[in-house]
Amino acid sequence: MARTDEMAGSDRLIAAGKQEGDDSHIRPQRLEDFIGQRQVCENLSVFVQAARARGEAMDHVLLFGPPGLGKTTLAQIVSRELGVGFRATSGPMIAKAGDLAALLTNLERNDVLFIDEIHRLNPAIEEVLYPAMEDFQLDLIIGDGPSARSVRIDLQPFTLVGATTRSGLLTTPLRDRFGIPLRLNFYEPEELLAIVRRAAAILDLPITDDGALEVARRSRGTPRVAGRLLRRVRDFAVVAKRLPVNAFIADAALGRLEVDKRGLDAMDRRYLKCIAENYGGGPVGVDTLAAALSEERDTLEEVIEPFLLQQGLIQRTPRGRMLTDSGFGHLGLSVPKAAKSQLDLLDPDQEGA
Ligand SMILES: Nc1ncnc2c1ncn2[C@@H]1O[C@H](COP(=O)(O)OP(=O)(O)OP(=O)(O)O)[C@@H](O)[C@H]1O
Ligand SMILES: [Mg+2]
Repeated sequence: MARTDEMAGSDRLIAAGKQEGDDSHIRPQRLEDFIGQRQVCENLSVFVQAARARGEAMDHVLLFGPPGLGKTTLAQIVSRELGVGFRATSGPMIAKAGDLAALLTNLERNDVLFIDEIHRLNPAIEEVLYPAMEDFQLDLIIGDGPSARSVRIDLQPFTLVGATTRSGLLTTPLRDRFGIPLRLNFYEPEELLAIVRRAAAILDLPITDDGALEVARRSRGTPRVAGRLLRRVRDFAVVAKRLPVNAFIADAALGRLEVDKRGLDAMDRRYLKCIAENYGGGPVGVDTLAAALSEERDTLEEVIEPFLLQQGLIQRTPRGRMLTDSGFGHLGLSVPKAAKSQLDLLDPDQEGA
């Protein structure tokens, strides 16, 4: 893959995007192989069993959370556990109501229809989706002008699984039609350790416990990143003829990839530095930051910020983003006086904007 711009949010090594490689063979296939997200998996398991027992379609599921945490994987697992067919599409791919109608009318009884990036569905198409989700019926207008007529088509019952990185962008009527909303969270280091071990076994890569832990700790809480870092570490280890991979070789490889001890990459640090150095620690609005970093606002909000927030390195306030004390600490900077008084003024109840 050509890397023209390592820094670009969509193309950086750690980007939780999906450009690289086919990792279909390391995707867990069953609920029992899916590591972490315990609560989500336990709930899903109950709903799957209940639906199977009734012989009915399972209620619609909305999966939301940052990229690379396993939304697509879980959607596939759900259809496999239900023992039904799986069809996948994504919000931006459905351009016309007719596209959606074609998808829906081709579903077999109780199938899973997966719509990725469902927050990017066109509003006119959402309207068509509502009755389909609620009553398994399609209302279509055929023709136009005086000869236009509306037809109603009965559909097979189906389960819609929607995935989004931005549940806040879904319209309320759409969100309300999902009976099973499930939030995916960043993974704990022990869970990532298990994921790294599993992936190494599938890749036939010898790795020591401390080697696997080093990769896990630096994976930004994200299984997709864990898989990607593991493959890069493998490249270094194989070329250097240093197998099994231990903590030393993993650390050396990850250092060369500019992934720091906490799993932050060059782009994360550029983001933090920009707030620290150009805006005295903030607050600074996200649009200003996006312009200063030449990044899309969406990339900042969907890919970069969630992990930094979860790590407590930044805070979102009504007046913009601010670096926290640990944010300054991570950059090896001391907290400037002005920033300190800003942080002290912060009313935690006001956060969120
Ligand atoms: N719980 C898990 N255990 C093991 N591997 C996992 C787990 N979750 C995800 N993975 C792996 O991480 C990778 C990314 O998962 P997936 O494509 O499902 O993420 P996603 O949430 O759909 O991301 P996006 O929002 O970018 O579409 C896959 O290769 C998958 O094998
Ligand atoms: Mg996905």
